Amino acid sequence: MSPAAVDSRPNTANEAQAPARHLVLRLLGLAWRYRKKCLAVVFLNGFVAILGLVGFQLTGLGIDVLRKAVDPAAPAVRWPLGYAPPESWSLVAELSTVAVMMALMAVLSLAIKYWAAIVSAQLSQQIVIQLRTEVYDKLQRLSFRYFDDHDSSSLINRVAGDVQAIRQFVDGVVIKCLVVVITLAVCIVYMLRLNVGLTIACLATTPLLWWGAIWFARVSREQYLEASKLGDEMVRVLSENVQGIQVVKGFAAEEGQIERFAEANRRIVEHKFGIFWSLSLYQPIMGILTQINMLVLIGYGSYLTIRGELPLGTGLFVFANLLHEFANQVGHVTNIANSIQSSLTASERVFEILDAPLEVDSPASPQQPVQVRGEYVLEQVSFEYVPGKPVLKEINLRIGSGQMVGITGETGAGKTTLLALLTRFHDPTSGRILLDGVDLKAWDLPLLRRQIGMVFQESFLFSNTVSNNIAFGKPSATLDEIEFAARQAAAEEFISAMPGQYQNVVGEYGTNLSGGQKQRISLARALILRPPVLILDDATAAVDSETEHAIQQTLDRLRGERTVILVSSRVSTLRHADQIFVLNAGMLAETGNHQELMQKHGHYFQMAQLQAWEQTLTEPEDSLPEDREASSWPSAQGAAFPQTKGIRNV
Ligand SMILES: Nc1ncnc2c1ncn2[C@@H]1O[C@H](COP(=O)(O)OP(=O)(O)OP(=O)(O)O)[C@@H](O)[C@H]1O
Repeated sequence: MSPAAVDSRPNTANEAQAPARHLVLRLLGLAWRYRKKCLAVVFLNGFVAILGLVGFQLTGLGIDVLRKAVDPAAPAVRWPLGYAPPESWSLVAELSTVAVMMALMAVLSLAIKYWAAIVSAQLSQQIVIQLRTEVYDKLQRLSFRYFDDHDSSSLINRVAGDVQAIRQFVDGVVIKCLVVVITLAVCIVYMLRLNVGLTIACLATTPLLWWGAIWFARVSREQYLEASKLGDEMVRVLSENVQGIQVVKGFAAEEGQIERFAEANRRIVEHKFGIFWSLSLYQPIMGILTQINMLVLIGYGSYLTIRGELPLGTGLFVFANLLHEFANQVGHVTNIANSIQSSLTASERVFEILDAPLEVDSPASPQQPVQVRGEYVLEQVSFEYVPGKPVLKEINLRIGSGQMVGITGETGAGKTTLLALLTRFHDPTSGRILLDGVDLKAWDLPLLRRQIGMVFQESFLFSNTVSNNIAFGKPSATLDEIEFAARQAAAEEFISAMPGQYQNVVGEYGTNLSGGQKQRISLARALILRPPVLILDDATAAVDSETEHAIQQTLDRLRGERTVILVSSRVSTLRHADQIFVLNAGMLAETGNHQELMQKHGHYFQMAQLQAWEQTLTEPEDSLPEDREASSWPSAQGAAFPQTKGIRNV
């Protein structure tokens, strides 16, 4: 299989293109939010354009003054607004006056350009920051299912890159369009004032210029959409490789991965070249059309000047400059068309996030239990990730307030999924879950989550100090509280041995810590919240038995005070639980405490047997677990619960 084939993942987000008109209207709505600054930028740029035209006029005036001095038979100089200097003025005085006016215009134009650039930069930053915050805010509230369906690289690209492209719609399309329209209007009015016939003759090719811009816009839209997808793909390959560097190196797969990245890069370059090709074809064609206008001017304009119908400086020269400016502005249309396409593509991807329904959200009028005790009741709970493929089937169970319960079962039985429902990361497909008598769907979502301390299967830490990681859910925590939580999580010893202790900075994703150390910091992060419910998804899988024992003692102390729900495959952890729920293929197969389940001789019994047998192979006789009496050589089905765990977060 080629690397490209391996990488190709459908991106459902971009499958259906939103109608362009709808997107344009939404983008205009966005621009409207910043109307004051937009208008300021348009006004300032328009003013600069007008000053430019006045500059042409003054240069033309200088030419006419000079021409009259050289050739007294030449037509009279047309001073602006009829303000001719006194007859007594010398040629030098007249030319100096014109030069001073030109210099003043240039300085004024420079100052306004500077002002326009500042306002424009402020506007761009404001749009990007606000839009990025909105998208990020929405991403924080979207459900896990949304993240399951979308590449993380694509989402990162949208927040980082596409938001910039949308900003371009405001400053590169709306503002630029208005500036172009104003400048073109001023040019046309000026040209018409100079000579109507010459104006019509010179602008005859303009409809072709517009048609070209529309053609380019159509062709390039598809290309930009594809370019964004390829960009996502490249970022995905890169981020997977950075995150999975251990696997890559461990399997000596560097060569293959370099090739994979090069392939993703090559596809982008090839595609961008296609866009560049359209653009390169379009721009020279437009250039030729504007050159035709100049040819008309030189032919017909010179004829009019020779006949004395058009002054040389304030007529032909100004006209040539106006025409040049006109062509310049029409040239901007290509860039505008280009910006429209890239911002339409980007907006489609960003609006897709902003419009995504919140699958899991707080109700309009949330209910709150009288007292949070941590009692869960599950009634006929079923759940499907993929419609028609149930992962949990009609689960009925009750977890009493202050109980310590264990959830176990073979890998893929649905344990993590069950925890995800208890924390309302997902809603059940059918049935309901009550916490302290209130349906989880009726709880205010942030309030619900604040009742639960979670230790995930995968211990994710932030690149920050140990103390900030522990205090993540309670930034106001004191150092005493942080140290106490660390002690409870059996993490104090190794933290104290670190160079900076609690101020030691954890590497990205906790790379400079062992798996067991990360788990203990994650546990401290949950314990510091002192939540009524503590949920641990295989939180002791990576610690040695001594540390497990210390953590177990902490959990035992919490019994009665807090509800503790722990997923584990270790009998040594589960045996202390008040109740153990055994899942099998998404169904609740067994319920009871350790002794009761051992007597049932079912799934749990087999798991205990297998683990006891494994221990006999690794430990001396006198250190065997208490329920050694239950262990004998495993039965044929004894390997029902392998202890290996998939590393995946909910
Ligand atoms: N996001 C998801 N989308 C689709 N299927 C999923 C998703 N997450 C889990 N599953 C599937 O749901 C089933 C239950 O997974 P779950 O993670 O709950 O099992 P588990 O009992 O916790 O397994 P393990 O002990 O290996 O962690 C598995 O078949 C898994 O492939």
